[in-house]
Amino acid sequence: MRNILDQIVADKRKEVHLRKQVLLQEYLEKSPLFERTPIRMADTVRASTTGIIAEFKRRSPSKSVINQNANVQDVAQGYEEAGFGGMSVLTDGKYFGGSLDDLILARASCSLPLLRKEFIIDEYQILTAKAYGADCILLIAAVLSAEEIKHYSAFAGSLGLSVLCEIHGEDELQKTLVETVDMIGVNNRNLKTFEVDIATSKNLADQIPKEFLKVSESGISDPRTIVELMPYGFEGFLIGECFMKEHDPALAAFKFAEELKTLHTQKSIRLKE
Ligand SMILES: O=C(O)c1ccccc1NCC(=O)[C@H](O)[C@H](O)COP(=O)(O)O
Repeated sequence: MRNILDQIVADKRKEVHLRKQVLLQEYLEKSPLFERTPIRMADTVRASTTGIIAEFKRRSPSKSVINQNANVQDVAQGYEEAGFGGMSVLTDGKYFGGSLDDLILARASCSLPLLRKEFIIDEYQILTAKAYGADCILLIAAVLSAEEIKHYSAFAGSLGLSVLCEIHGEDELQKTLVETVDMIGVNNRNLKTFEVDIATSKNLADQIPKEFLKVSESGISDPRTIVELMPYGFEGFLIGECFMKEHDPALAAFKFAEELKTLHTQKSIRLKE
């Protein structure tokens, strides 16, 4: 039986084939944003008070509609004001309701580094990421070979883009251990059952070498989970639905960041006592 990733990737191959004919690679390279120097997301995540990479997603295969009315510009500004370390923008239309317009509008609305959240299977999508203002791309180990991860991460690096490589298990981790990958994200969501389990991050943490920034992805809806994951070495936390399901995602992000700050303060007081 095909899982959801197989389905998404099969559709993505057709989409990229069409897009390449409509917008030639040479035009992507003429985008004014192609000249922009990308921000290194690992640096801003480390420097932020929260470690949060907050996502803009309208729908998902696991939750169906999350927020069809959210305005990407308001949300991008809200995420920046909340003190987050980066923003993730879904650009897949069919399954997540996203678009490249969302990416470029987010770019125009905040100075956070932007992750193009896409199912990358072709260099063309990496060039597109750069042309539309992204700072970072996602590579999903479940759908790429070790050779492809090496090749696409080196290609992204040659454009100045950072690379977040996503894994679900130990077998996938081995494919991602190349120096052109900056961050390794453990996805807590099982993409066959859609079940979310934070233990996935905890169980893999020790095996991720120190040179990669560790990111825990999916299913985080409580600031206490961040505090719980930090002793395992996680410095980045990718959070989408928790903010996007609210009528005002920017306000939800602000409240979450305030709660997290309070927890950090309480923890440091306890450590001093
Ligand atoms: O979210 C899904 O249903 C999904 C299904 C298939 C492939 C990817 C999927 N999600 C992408 C993500 O990685 C999440 O959007 C991201 O980690 C944020 O997760 P959450 O905080 O649970 O929205």
